[in-house]
Amino acid sequence: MASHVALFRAPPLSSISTRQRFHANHFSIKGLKLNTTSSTCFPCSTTTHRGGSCSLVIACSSSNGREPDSANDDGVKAVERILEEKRRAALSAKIASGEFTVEKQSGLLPVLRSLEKLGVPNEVLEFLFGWVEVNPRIPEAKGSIKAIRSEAFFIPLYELYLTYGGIFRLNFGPKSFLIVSDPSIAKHILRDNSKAYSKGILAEILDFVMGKGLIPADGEIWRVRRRAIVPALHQKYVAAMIGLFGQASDRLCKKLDAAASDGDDVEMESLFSRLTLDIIGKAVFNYDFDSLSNDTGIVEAVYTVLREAEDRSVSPIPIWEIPIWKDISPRQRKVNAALKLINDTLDDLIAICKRMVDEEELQFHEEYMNEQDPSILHFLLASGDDVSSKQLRDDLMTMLIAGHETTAAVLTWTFYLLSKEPRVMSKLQEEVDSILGDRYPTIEDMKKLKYTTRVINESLRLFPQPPVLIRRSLEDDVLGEYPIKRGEDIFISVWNLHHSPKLWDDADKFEPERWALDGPNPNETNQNFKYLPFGGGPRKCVGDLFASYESIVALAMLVRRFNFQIAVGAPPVEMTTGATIHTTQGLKMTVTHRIKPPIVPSLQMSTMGVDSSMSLSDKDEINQEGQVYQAQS
Ligand code: HEM
Repeated sequence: MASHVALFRAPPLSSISTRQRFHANHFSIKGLKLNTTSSTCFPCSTTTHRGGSCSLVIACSSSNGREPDSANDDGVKAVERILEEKRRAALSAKIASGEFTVEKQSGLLPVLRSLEKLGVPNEVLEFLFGWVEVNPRIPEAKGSIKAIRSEAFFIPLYELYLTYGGIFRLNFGPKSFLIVSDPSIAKHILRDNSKAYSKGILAEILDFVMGKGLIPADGEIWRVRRRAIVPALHQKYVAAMIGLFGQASDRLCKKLDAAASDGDDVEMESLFSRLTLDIIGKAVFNYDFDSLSNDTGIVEAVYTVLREAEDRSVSPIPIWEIPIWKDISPRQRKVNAALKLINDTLDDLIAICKRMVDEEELQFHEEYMNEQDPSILHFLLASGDDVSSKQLRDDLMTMLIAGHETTAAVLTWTFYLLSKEPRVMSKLQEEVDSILGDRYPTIEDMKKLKYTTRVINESLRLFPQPPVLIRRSLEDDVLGEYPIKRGEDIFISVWNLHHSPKLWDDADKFEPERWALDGPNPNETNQNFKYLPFGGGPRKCVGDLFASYESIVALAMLVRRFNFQIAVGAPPVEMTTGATIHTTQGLKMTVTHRIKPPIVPSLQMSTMGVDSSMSLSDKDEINQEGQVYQAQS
């Protein structure tokens, strides 16, 4: 049976307030022993303007989820910032000096090393002296399972990382995990020795929904499916998708148009979730969920299953595995009914697509694409992919989930960050106005929207989706200087890598300018695994380009038409997480129309094999060159 621990739940941004931290030299996070002056904050940042320049001040709200009180004025913030910087510097120095991370080594070590050199096998040495004696020990932190249940997970991991370093062991009663926050060890696990690692706990948790789909699959099944699916996301397909992204984003603009005109606030997180569901449904299996206007049936079923997957990933006891529970629990019955509805729908779509392919005069080639139905499913069937219906369903379901919540989370946190940094928003709008004007984005624009791309790059650094990658060792290995055994559960904390003060200047600051505009697009290779927005190695995301373009198109199309601000009286924006980082209470924003930007010369619109029902906003007109002239509000 799977070992289930709360994998991902993160505390609200506020759960450990800056002020609390400065007042507590030794505190414990609900059972986790933390013997440190702990004051690291997270990007629940506020912007202040001093002397005409903008600076980002990291400020967490208080632990009850309310905004900091009035005493939290600029002066206090400045003092807190200085204290924070001092503490970080002192702690970094201690960590760098090895005070926290160096473990006592066995006095027998020199003897054992000599025996090793003489060729005495490791198993014999282990037998004689015991594993622990032979090798340097990984630093350890201890905690209680309650801490993981009630606390969010990746934030305490960050605190522990500052104390224990790039690799440490976290023990919860009998359960033990290795937490990796070191780029070279991450590279070793994800790329250099990836064959020695499986998806472990993740595969067990996701089995009910993804089966042997690409994300949880391991070994031969994964190899075969990856080889079949990757070619489906070829360049021509992604270029066609730009049109789909534009049209779906336009539907969202329509909603925002109405809200802006009526003066209604909008909850952006759920709107982004619907936008990306509509896009991924069309892109993967040519199904229009139309979730921006429709909330029942299949849409509700998808959300029921998604929530269940997330809840299972944070539940300490797998009660759903108790046989009788499955049948009597109303919740489990609802989940099963939802799964059945989605599976039946997918089966129907597969059958429809098979008929289309049969009727087609098919000439399959490398960049094959059916103009009416450019979906991944159509490609897979047309390629003659020899696959069972169950496997095909698992793959479609995997891509539906992988490509939906991730991009929605990226957009949500990007708009949150932008709302805190008007300087970045202005620069972004300036670029979008000058490159796009009022027309739909094309594939050519993706290269030109450089600052827009950097905004997404930086948002993915501050809010990586997912914040933790999960692996299990399939054989003994050596991580850094530490030998590890087969069967170790490992969390690679992308959050820690992306927030590490050792790896980044002003790590918590939202600064798209840290990525040179004319430099290469940052990725795990050119950043040497300190930046892992889409993972790395053979299991890297297959949808990275798709998702990047999707985010760029949606961002550009929204900011060129509207201004966004956190709504007055909105609940504080705090983090919680399932597979991705969610807000606890949504991202409530006030949307206002922008003054019409200048019209620039148009480019040809890319061809779109997409549903004509995806119309432009009612008030818009489209000319023959693909320009959309927005009605003045
Ligand atoms: C901004 C949006 C996205 C982010 C941040 C993201 C991130 C990731 C990451 C970090 C991984 C690696 C997981 C690991 O190593 O354990 C991954 C894998 C994967 N992603 Fe994405 N993803 C995004 C969008 C998409 C989209 C749109 C699709 C589908 C069209 C997709 C399909 C997949 C699949 C199938 C895998 C598994 C690949 C394998 O194991 O071979 N993702 N994604």
